[in-house]
Amino acid sequence: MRTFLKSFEFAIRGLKHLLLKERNFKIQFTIGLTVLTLSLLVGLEEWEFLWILFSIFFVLSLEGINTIVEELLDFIEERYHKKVEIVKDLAAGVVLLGSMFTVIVATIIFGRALFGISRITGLFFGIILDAFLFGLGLFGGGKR
Ligand SMILES: Nc1ncnc2c1ncn2[C@@H]1O[C@H](COP(=O)(O)OP(=O)(O)OP(=O)(O)O)[C@@H](O)[C@H]1O
Repeated sequence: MRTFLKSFEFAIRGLKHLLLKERNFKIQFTIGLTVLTLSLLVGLEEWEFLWILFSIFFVLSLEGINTIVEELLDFIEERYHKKVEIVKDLAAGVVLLGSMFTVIVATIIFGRALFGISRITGLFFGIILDAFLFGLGLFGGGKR
């Protein structure tokens, strides 16, 4: 029977794969580390720091799940398939949704800590930034 420690070793192997081989995960991990460092430097309140920490792990977990979906689908069907396209797009959409949430959390919290703006103004800027992200997705794609 596999010991608990052995399962832990497999999990670490999975994390190493994400960190070394997955471009999007690496980018998000780097952004997460930068935000974490900034959080420590600007002296957030405890609950603010916890929300930032949650957001970082949330997006990284979603990106990890997105990678699992992509790997599975590439294994099952290498060729173009409409269903694969839909499922991969759905998984990517979920990551985008999580990222949009994180952007709002970040503008509310860092807006106050760095620029002294109110939470409602931070929320407003977060929504603007999200709309911008959304627009990038809408106009950046086009036909493949
Ligand atoms: N086999 C396929 N059939 C149909 N559409 C696909 C297929 N593979 C990829 N796509 C389309 O291409 C998009 C990007 O897929 P891809 O697997 O390259 O993901 P990615 O986000 O670019 O990740 P990575 O950079 O890790 O490869 C998908 O969202 C989907 O729309």
